[in-house]
Amino acid sequence: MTGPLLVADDLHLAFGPTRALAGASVEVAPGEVLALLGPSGSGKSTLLHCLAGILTPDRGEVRYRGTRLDDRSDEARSRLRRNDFGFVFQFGSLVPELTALANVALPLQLTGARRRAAEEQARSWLERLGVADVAGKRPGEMSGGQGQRVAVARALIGGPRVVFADEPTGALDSLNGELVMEEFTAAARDQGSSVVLVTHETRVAAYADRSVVLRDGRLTAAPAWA
Ligand SMILES: Nc1ncnc2c1ncn2[C@@H]1O[C@H](COP(=O)(O)OP(=O)(O)OP(=O)(O)O)[C@@H](O)[C@H]1O
Repeated sequence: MTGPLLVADDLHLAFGPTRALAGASVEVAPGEVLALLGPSGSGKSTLLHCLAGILTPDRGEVRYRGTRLDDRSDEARSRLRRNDFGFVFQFGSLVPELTALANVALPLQLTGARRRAAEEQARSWLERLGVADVAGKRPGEMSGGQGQRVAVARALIGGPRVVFADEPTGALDSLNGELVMEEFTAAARDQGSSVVLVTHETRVAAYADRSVVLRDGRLTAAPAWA
């Protein structure tokens, strides 16, 4: 496709008296890794959630593949999240009761794949991310770095067009954070997924093709090093 895959156009969103977004606009190209940077409370997570159809802006439009996303029904947005999007969050991305293998297989099973086929693919994703040895473990039995890699495998297994990641390395030390980012961005690139990444760490943003900075709910000029 030509043109942006995902567009936020002049988004405004308030939580009571707090203006989280105040005219935020951004575009994401197909296959692009985009970092959203900015100080705490600047609206990064809120913008990410609007782009992913999790939150609805009070004003402005979100367009995905040329059509509006923000005015679709809850059910249509859930379907889109299941079929087209993958998610990696800092904490709690994995289902605690399920093994790593079952967690990674879950998105395929939710879209109708048989368990055996889903688990076969899940195993190869765990291998690719270097965590095949934790296939039978539950999230509480893994290290932070292992858990994040399993979460990345789960986000990518369905071949999403867009992966949304909110502070994906926030719980990791810097070496593990870099390993996860390397594997994450390489795997996303291999299958042509776009990645929208929220971070406040410049070393994480360095893995992105482009960085934008939010301040007080809107984008400011990119930093000189980006
Ligand atoms: N559910 C909510 N209810 C009330 N206020 C909220 C809610 N979510 C966000 N906010 C407020 O909106 C503003 C933007 O929050 P947001 O989480 O988007 O910022 P952020 O840049 O991601 O911050 P951080 O880096 O600290 O995660 C903040 O002032 C925050 O307190």
